[in-house]
Amino acid sequence: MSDTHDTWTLAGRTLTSRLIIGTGKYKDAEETRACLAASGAEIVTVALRRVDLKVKDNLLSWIDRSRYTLLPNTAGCYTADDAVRTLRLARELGIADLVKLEVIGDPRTLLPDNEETLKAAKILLDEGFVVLPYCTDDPIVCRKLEAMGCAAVMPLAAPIGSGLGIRNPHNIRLIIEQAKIPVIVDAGVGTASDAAIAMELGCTAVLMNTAVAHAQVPLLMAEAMRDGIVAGRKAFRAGRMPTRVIGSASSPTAGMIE
Ligand SMILES: CC(=O)[C@@H](O)[C@H](O)COP(=O)(O)O
Repeated sequence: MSDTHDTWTLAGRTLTSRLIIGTGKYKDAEETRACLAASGAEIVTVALRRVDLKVKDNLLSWIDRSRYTLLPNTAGCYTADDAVRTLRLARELGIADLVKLEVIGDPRTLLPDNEETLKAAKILLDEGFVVLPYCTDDPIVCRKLEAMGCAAVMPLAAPIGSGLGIRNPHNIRLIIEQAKIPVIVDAGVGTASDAAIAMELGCTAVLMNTAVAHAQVPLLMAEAMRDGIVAGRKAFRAGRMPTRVIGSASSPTAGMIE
C-alpha cells in the first residue's frame, strides 16, 4: 500500500515525513546537513539560545530554509518569561511563528515544568504564535494545552537525552485517545524501535535529536529512524493482530494427513 497519501497536517502545512529532527550535538555542519537529509524530515528544530547570532557561520545558517520548515525551540529556558522572551526575539528576527515551547523544570532531569509551560503557552497564543508545547506524558496537561489552542501536544517519551524510549505507553495511549490535534512524542527516544513503538501506539509524529546525533554512526541512525517511523506507522494503519496467550497453528488443520 502506498504511503504517498498518508500525510498529516500541522498548522495548515501538509507533511509527509513524521519525523521532526533536532540540530544539536552534531560534530559539524556537514554531519548536521547529512543527517537532516537522511532522516527525511521536513521540519527541523533549532535551540534558539544555542545559536550564536554574532557569528555568521552559525547553526541557523547551516539549514536550508527552502527545504525545511524551521521550528525554533526554547531549550535552556527555565521560566515562562524566559521562553516568551526568547520566542519574541525569534519573531523579531523573522525566524518563525511556529514554535516549540520547552520550559525545563530542573537541570538534572530536564523534565518539563508544566505550570510554566501552560503560563507561557497562554501568552504566546494570545500573541498569535502557533505553539507546539513539550510537556510530561500527562493526559490532563495535554488536554489543557489543547483546550488553550496549541497546534499539537508533545509529551515526552523519557527525559531529554536519556535514550530510554517510551517509559509510559499507557499514558501516551490515553493522550492519543482524547486528542483532536497531532500528538508528537518528543524526547527520550533511543533507537529506531522506540520510534516505531510511538507510531504503533498511534502518535502522529516523533521529535528527536540525541538518538541520531549521539549514535555511533549518526547518518545510519538517521536512516534507521526514518525507516522505523515509516514501519511503525504502517503497522499502526495495518492494525495489530489480536494477541493470545496460547498457540494457534499457522497452517490449516482441516484435511491434515492422519
Ligand atoms: C531538539 C529538542 O528540541 C530537544 O530538546 C528534544 O526534546 C529532543 O530530545 P532528545 O534529544 O532526547 O531526542
